[in-house]
Amino acid sequence: MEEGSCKRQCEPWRVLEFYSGIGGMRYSIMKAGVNAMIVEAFDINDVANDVYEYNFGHRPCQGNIQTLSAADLDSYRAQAWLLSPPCQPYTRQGLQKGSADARASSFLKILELIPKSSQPPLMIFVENVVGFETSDTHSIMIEMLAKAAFVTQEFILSPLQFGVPYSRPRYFCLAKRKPSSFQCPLFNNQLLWAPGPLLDNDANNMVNECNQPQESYDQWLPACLPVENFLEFKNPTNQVETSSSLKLPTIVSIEVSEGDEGNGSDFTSASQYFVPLSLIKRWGAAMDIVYPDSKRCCCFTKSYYRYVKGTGSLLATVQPKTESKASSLEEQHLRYFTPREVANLHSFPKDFRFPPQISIRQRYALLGNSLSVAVVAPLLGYLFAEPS
Ligand SMILES: C[S@@+](CC[C@H](N)C(=O)[O-])C[C@H]1O[C@@H](n2cnc3c(N)ncnc32)[C@H](O)[C@@H]1O
Repeated sequence: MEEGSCKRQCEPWRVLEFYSGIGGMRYSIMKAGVNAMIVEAFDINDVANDVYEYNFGHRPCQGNIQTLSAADLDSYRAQAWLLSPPCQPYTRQGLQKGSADARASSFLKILELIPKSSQPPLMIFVENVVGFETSDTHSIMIEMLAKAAFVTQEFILSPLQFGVPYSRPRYFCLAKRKPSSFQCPLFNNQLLWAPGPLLDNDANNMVNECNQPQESYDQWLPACLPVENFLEFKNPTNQVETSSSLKLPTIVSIEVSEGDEGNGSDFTSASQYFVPLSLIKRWGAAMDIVYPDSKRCCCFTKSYYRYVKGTGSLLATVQPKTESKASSLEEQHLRYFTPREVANLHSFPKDFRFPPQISIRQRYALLGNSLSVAVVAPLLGYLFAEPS
């Protein structure tokens, strides 16, 4: 019998979650419906660990992943490793130092443990930013995985390809140790740009579609839900306004009433989400503004709310008759998406909560580091599936 096949039928897969943050990987494996248990999670950030513990009732192992030994990992008898290492060494905004960046070292150290382990994993899943696939860390990873008898399939996918109006393309590596194999071995050792093999289609028809880098995601937009579906508070003045008849938005209708704090809302005061006029005047031209009926918003980074330029979209709470600059930004009463709304766009479940002591900035920072469950769940479903 193939190694692991009885485990799959009789017991849940034993999974380690490295760089666990607020648990995006854990939510994704739950959403995928994989029969799996997270036997341990690891993260150095105590604020992230507070959030993780609050939601899952288990505090991740707090410390530097770099200090883990092969014997430590063997003790968990895990069959799968899920890893979302720091992305700063590979981001376009960063210095792109790759493996020369100290923040890359813990990931390389973990990979080095694979051949030293007496029980290496059968499956590995890695998430990172676009740019990782051309880094030297990527070359080292692929070489190490090949040496350890893993076959890989790689993807660059965005939530826009899964009906979510959210542009967040990310790199993913799925690896299975031989003799385990993928459901569509046709895509072994390839980088794919479309979710073809994750869908229940004939693989041969998907080859061309998947192998082409996406020049634009526009073709996916018609199938996306509008941004409105992800808002915790619908716009008070969502009706069309002309600038001459423009009223102030009814701010009171997006305030939480007393006692609503526990319902998952992150609103403590509506006013803190409106973008100050001084910022609109200074940075208005550089802001990405979306409307409730928009089918796309920009990636929320960990600096959202601290900076307005390039950190994520802002929502117009007063929708102009035409979406032209004729209606000035000031009249559109721009507000930030709330942390709950960012979590919705990350497809986190409704019962996900932040502990009350976590500040708004910390919430955005943690969410900005996290991932799209809508994308990762089908990838994990595909990774854990056995070929029929
Ligand atoms: C890209 S985020 C991953 C977030 C996670 N996937 C989620 O859903 O929230 C990287 C995480 O790795 C943690 N981290 C970075 N370097 C680490 C290290 N050397 N040891 C342990 N954790 C580390 C950070 O605290 C951060 O939470």
